[in-house]
Amino acid sequence: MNRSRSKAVQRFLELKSIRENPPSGLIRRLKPRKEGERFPLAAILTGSEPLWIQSAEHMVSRYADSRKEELRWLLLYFLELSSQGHILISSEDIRDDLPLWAGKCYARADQLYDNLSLIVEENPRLFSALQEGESRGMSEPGERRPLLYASDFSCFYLLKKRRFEQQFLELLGNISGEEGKIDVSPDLISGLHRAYESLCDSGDIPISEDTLKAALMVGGSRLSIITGGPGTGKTTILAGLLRLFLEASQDSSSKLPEVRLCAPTGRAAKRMMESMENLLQNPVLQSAFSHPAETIHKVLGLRPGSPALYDEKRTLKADLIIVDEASMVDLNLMTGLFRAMKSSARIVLVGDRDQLPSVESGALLSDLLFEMEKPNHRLSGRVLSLSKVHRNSGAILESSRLVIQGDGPEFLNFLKQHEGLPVSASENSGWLRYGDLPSFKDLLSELASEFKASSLKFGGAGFRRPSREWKGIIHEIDPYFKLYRDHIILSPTRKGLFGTASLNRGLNDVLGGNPDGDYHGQPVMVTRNDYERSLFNGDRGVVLRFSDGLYAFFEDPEAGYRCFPLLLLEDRETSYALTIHKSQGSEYNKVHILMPDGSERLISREILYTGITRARLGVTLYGSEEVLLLCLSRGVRRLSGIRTFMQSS
Ligand SMILES: Nc1ncnc2c1ncn2[C@@H]1O[C@H](COP(=O)(O)OP(=O)(O)OP(=O)(O)O)[C@@H](O)[C@H]1O
Repeated sequence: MNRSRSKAVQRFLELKSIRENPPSGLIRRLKPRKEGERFPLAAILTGSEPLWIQSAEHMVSRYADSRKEELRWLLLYFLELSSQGHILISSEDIRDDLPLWAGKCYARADQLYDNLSLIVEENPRLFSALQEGESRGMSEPGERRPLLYASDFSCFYLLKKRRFEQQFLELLGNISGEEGKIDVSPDLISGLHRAYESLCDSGDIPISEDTLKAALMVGGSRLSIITGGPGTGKTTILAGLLRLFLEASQDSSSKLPEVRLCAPTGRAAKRMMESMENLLQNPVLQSAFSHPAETIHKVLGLRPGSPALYDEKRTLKADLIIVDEASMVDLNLMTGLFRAMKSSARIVLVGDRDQLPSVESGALLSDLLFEMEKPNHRLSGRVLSLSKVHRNSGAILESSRLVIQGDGPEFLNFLKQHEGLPVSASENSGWLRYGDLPSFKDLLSELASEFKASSLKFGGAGFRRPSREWKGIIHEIDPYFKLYRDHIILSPTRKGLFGTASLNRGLNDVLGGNPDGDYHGQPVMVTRNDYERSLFNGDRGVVLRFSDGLYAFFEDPEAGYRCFPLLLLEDRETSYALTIHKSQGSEYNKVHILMPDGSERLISREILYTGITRARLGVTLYGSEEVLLLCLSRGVRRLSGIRTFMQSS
């Protein structure tokens, strides 16, 4: 299909937010102009990305032997599921979903599942049976088999994902099996207890019995997990854990273990550093950290288009690797990290399985915990679960629990008690306000009233050299940052009328007077890691006007702020509104969450749970009852072979 036509159709559907439920007759109105256009046009209405539609077309033209139309729809469906992070696709699981998904746009959708075995059998170049020699078949070069069908598991894999899963399971076997056990020396145990007692006495950093438990657990195993709900102090506990571990190691050996801190995003890595501030002031303990906290990509030396710098042949020097926000680490990256660990190194995964999984493949943390938390599992001692919530309380905490339990009717009852209510007077106990989504115009003016940057006093416009001169007006810069820490707008999606792109454009128009221009007081977010300037994807800053132009300011733990001429920052966007994915790991005082109609495919309990639990003081939730009920009925499921492996190993 003509590219601009495809774009125009897509844009129309996004603006109308109707991709999930196209009105009847729309497909007929979108008449194909020439032969062969029907599939791409109809496929757009399933909400599929143009890239997946093209890939399905491509696979059919290259590998199909028969049943081409059915195969197109089946492949598009597999690509869709795969893009949603599934590693394997079980034929059992697709029985109900496949006809439902394709039924909107493909007249013979109900026959797709019934014909599955025929479609597979008649297209041997595309599918093949793994059980006929899995390793032999998979390693044959140049074989034309992008999809594998494992009849023993009754499931489909994309070949690439299957390879990663196999490698990961092998590495996991090494780390978590007999070889992964570490005999803890009595010296280390007594050292940990001694360090704990002296730290309790000093009152230097928050420390509890959990910190000691965590340090003992890490001492005794190559793989351990620290988990707990949002705001239970998972990141905060790390400083205490490391302090105990390093002080005890210092007692029992002359050499301090080398520690590497990392996270899937630059922003999460930065937060780890901030929570270590106190620890890093100790010059002796500081020497254990040869690097600051970094992204996993940076630790592995991954650059686009090149292999990792570190792998099984060239391992990392680190003795202890700590990964924060581990629920967001995808299969490929975790495999890379496990592969680059030296044989004596320990790894600690820190994260919450109920928050959002990786954007890419798998839900590793959730899969590992599912098995390891079973009381009799041989690895059950390698998990520490934190339960006391420090971030929020009251209605926020209560509602988040109802969300993750998936109890729709109970959650709606709870919301009805709060419908249209003004903010409760007792702000410190955590409030929740609920209402239907208003019109876009009304919503914009309501949201705009929360962001009154223009009313803040700013004396910097008289300065010519902001890089030197801003320190004199730091008390005038602080309120801008406080404003954007106080309020955030969250949506599950970038797209659509109530997606973040459209909201940010709308707020730019209302608050800055121009949907596309930059202006004083505008919040911005970095959208790509910039190692040279030490700015990371997800870092938020504020644009301020000086006499020679606009500058973007970012917080800096040491200097207070850093600033750059705005023109030099290419990869950035306005950030009144963020996707819930981008907000994971951050906290704000007040959160506005929009759950628009038409976002059905993107919503889940985890999305709403992650959004609500970003708030410290209050949440305003907009959405229809139907969308919220649907949201609570769906959990992010990532199908993979990992749980099966863990059960049998
Ligand atoms: N032991 C503690 N005592 C008091 N406050 C704490 C304690 N631990 C954490 N906090 C505070 O609670 C808030 C959340 O802590 P932290 O970010 O470590 O939680 P988290 O479990 O990592 O959250 P998330 O899952 O959202 O990343 C922070 O403001 C932190 O300062």
